[in-house]
Amino acid sequence: MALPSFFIDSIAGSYGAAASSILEGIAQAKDRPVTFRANTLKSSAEEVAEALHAAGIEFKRVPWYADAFIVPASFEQAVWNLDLIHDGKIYLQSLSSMLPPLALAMQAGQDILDMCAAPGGKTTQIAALEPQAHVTAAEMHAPRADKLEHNLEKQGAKNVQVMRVDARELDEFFSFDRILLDAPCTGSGTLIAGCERTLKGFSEQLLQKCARSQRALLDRGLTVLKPGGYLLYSTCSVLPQENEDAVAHALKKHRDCELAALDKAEDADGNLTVAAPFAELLAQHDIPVLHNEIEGTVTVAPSREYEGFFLALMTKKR
Ligand SMILES: C[S@@+](CC[C@H](N)C(=O)[O-])C[C@H]1O[C@@H](n2cnc3c(N)ncnc32)[C@H](O)[C@@H]1O
Repeated sequence: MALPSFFIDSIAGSYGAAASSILEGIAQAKDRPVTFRANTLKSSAEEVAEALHAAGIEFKRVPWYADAFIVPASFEQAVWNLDLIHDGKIYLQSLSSMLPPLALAMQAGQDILDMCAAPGGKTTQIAALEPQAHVTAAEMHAPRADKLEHNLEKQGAKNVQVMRVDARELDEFFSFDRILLDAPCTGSGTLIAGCERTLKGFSEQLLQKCARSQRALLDRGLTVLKPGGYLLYSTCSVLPQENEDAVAHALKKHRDCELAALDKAEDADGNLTVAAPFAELLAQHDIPVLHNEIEGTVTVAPSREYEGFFLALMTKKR
């Protein structure tokens, strides 16, 4: 099954010559390695490394995240056979999808909302990164909320409360210091050339449906953000209609909110920004970032190791 023409046209229009690197990444994705995170609530990166050695599984560490591991695809079954996975000591997660919780700049004691949480990859990562925060995880689809609860239990994430709600209708009475909006999307960043499963349902109609939902979720997210708080918007898509366009639309409506650049460690006065650790991570490591229409937001190009992904950080003025 070929990539649909609306996708090819959209990326050619947005990225120009760099669109070819997206197509190359989609072709290379069939050899993508297995990646996972040591769950520090139940284990440690050292324990995981020892277990991999003992099982004869080859691995690499991820230079920008001490808890993350990369294993060649040929060892996938061996990873599934590990006790570590059944004991909730590791969580299989793409490298790109480990980025949003790292960009959220959380602190102990904060109220954190994960608006679209199931199956819980990022919620459990948030819980592991900041066990002293109060996390609310919203999910509107019941079977997926069940899966989320199961994963939270398995991963030992005790500081998370699940809300079975449509996050577009969250009561305006709520307010949060940090919000992760990992929005439902077309998944264009996860396409794999020749893999029908990833192309199934990928259509212009789906894009329009996702774009509507993303705008409504962003609108409510920025509404329930505390003044001085930060919202991280992410998708596993490289289509600007789901990414930069959604951010621009939200900021046009929410004049009390503004973009916080993910690639700037210092503000105009030379003070460290809240995104400083993430900006340093981006500057120091070889993550395949594409230039996009809004400076300070990040589009990760699909590649052999990375899924295509988008991240934007916004803040509400005090
Ligand atoms: C991209 S997935 C989230 C993946 C998750 N953040 C993770 O890292 O495991 C989007 C999720 O949002 C849920 N969802 C979609 N629309 C929603 C809404 N309006 N309110 C709450 N959840 C929603 C979907 O059911 C799906 O589970």
